[in-house]
Amino acid sequence: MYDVCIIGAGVIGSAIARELSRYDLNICWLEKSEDVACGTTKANSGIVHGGYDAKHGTLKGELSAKGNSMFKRLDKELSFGFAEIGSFVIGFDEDDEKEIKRLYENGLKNGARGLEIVDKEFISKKEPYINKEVKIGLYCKTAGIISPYEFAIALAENAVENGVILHLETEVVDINKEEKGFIIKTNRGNFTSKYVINAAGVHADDIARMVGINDFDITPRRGQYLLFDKEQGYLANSVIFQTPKNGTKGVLVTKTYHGNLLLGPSAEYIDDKGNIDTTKEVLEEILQTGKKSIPEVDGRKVITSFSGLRASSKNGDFIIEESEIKGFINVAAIDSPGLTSAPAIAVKVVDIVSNLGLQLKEKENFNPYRTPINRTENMSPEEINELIKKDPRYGRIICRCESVTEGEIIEALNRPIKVSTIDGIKRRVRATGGRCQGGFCTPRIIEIISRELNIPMEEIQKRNKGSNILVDRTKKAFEDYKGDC
Ligand SMILES: O=P(O)(O)OC[C@H](O)CO
Repeated sequence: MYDVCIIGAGVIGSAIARELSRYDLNICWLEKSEDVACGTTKANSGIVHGGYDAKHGTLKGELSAKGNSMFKRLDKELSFGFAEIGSFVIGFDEDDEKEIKRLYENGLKNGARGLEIVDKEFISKKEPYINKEVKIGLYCKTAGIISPYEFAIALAENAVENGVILHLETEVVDINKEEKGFIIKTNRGNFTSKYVINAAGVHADDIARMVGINDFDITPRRGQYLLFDKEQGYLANSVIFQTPKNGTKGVLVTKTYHGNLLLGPSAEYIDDKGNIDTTKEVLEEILQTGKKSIPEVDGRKVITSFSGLRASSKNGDFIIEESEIKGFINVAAIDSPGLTSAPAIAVKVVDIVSNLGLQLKEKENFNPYRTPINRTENMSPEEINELIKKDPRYGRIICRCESVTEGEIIEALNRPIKVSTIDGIKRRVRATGGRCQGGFCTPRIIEIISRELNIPMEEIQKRNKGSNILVDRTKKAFEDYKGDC
């Protein structure tokens, strides 16, 4: 029997797995997708918020401010990449000014650091392309940006290296509460565990219902985004929000960790937990709203659009508690600022299981550090030469847009969490994530995956089962064709 079973390998499950991996415990971790970070985590703003926005007295208020303060240390340990670029909430009129002052006071109560109310000159100096009509702003020096899935992958890899047993493509179908723990039934057999931590994102209510908990519902709140070419990245030096209205922080304009420009998200309540469509009307609205912050944003420079689903609940706050079923802990309704709060949520969950009686003995050999993949893009020519001398595959560029070599792709295939999809490679080394969105490098990547993992090319998937790009050899299909041409 396992001590703990974590359900869900998004950023929240990953942070919890990593935090629990400090202790001498048997932990199993179940994820229905083919990789970690495949739900909400892979499609959001990637912002480490300052912690001023969520209402004081809520879990969101407390944990976002705490989470923010943990990122520098985490990045030192896990090398996922965090840039403390600061954020602005900008205001155009008196109503905005009132709201900005309220946010400032709220932030101080939450314990947010680096807050300052600033004038137009201050904003324009930091953000030369800001709308000239801006009057006032709330500046938060400690806000920053990360790549959300690279953060989750780093946490997850470190958890696995420290002994957590991750089962991908393992979908929980039912859970039985027994006297000594739980039987968790999956498509790959049963798991037994003393404690269950439900971190299943938009499906957390479905998982909770399996043990008879019906007191919360998760309603997906879709956020659509526009991602721009890196050539537009110069337009924003920090994360730029407009003054929040209607219960959403609204459309932000930011540089991403890798230097693209990002606009979004929308905030649309929808019924279908699988609906990550983008729509022309909403994307147009996002573009126009973004232009109110930075008028020079050029809609012709969009390289892709995408959407993600926030796991929202009616009461508006995170649900992090032991449920009425002893030993079953819900970590649910983690919408924004969930990414920021993830490290602090994980610490809180460890406290909960400890208070419930789980013995936490620190492991002597816990290793908080993770070796990142060699990224030639960040190396000097001398360093790249050294690497090529050791392994010439680092001299062969596969993805020209993001400058990714064959050596890096091979490394991505040989990490503590094994992946074999094209998107799995993208989330680890960025190949296919650039200007051409994989138009040129996808065939080369398919060849590399096929050769390295000994999988026929037709079986290589883009993201999950059924998303294979190749179906047959063109010439062979032609030869096999018996009809008239
Ligand atoms: O609309 P919100 O308040 O959920 O905010 C979304 C943020 O941009 C996420 O970082």
